[in-house]
Amino acid sequence: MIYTVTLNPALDYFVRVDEVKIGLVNRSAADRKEPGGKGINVSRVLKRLGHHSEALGFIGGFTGEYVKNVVEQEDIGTNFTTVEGDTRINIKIKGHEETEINGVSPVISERALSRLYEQLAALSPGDALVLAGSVPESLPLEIYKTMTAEAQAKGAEVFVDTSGEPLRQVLEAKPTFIKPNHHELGELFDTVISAPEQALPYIRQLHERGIHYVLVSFAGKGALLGADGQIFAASPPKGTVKNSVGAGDSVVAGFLAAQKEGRSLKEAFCFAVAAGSATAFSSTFCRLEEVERLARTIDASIWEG
Ligand SMILES: Nc1ncnc2c1ncn2[C@@H]1O[C@H](COP(=O)(O)OP(=O)(O)OP(=O)(O)O)[C@@H](O)[C@H]1O
Ligand SMILES: O=P(O)(O)OC[C@@]1(O)O[C@H](CO)[C@@H](O)[C@@H]1O
Repeated sequence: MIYTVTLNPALDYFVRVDEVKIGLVNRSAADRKEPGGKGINVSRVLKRLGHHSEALGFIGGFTGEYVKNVVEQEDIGTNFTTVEGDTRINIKIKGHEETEINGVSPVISERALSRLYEQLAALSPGDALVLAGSVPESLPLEIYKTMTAEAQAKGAEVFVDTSGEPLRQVLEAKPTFIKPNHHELGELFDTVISAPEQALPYIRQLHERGIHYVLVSFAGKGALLGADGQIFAASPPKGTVKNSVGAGDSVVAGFLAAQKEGRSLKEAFCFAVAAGSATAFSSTFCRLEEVERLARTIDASIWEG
């Protein structure tokens, strides 16, 4: 079974404002609401790719109810823990550029946290656990490290997509897979990485430190994958970007789905990049047929190893 954990879910509120005028009243041309948070997005994309998962994490208030209802209507398993306070609202403004304002998490109580650890204690070999997104302020920054160790002790594989200090800390537990984007990888090594070639020594280092799959995404410049002593590079397909929110989550879901289907490493990597691009090219998330179509156009070459 695949479990996704979203410690900090959101109601994503998308607004189209052709030109944002700071200090004035702006009126949106269109808007829409979606359940959000990285783990929840991974579950939603997995569903579109034909894989069932169960979404765990903390939700609260009317916004939390909305998130849970929509996810359940999509026939995705949920076992959320309810907290006091409202799940945050994250504002995604689509104008000439994309601007995001992510809200503040409700406080997570000791009791709610214990319930999540009880869920991890029930994992078993063959399970995959996805830990994705930011860590609420009321929780310790090393929480992903602790959760990874708990899950591994039960024989589960752990896939992590986070940034900053939680990413730095979780590396000590050697999760199976990480997917920083190039900004996040740069932040980790206190440097700036803007081109794929610059990421090679850092991917090598992480892989040698025991992270089996290190997938670094470069938005429109594609992605690199360090795995099995090799580094693969893939250029993304060309297309018109409609919405990049969730593109990274689609890469994680795509890689996991392809792995579960027993595809080769190279195929899984191309499928993951295709899922990211298919999401970027659509107004919501990717569809399986489009991912398969794009995956056939992507070639992953070996840069090292
Ligand atoms: N302009 C683009 N053209 C083609 N593919 C794209 C483009 N932007 C993103 N993608 C696809 O999405 C993947 C992930 O993008 P990105 O590196 O922006 O991830 P991210 O920063 O984690 O995304 P997000 O946080 O917005 O979900 C890329 O590897 C690529 O496959
Ligand atoms: O604030 P975090 O947890 O880092 O990111 C949350 C978020 O921006 O990530 C998803 C897209 O990847 C959105 O659905 C959500 O709003």
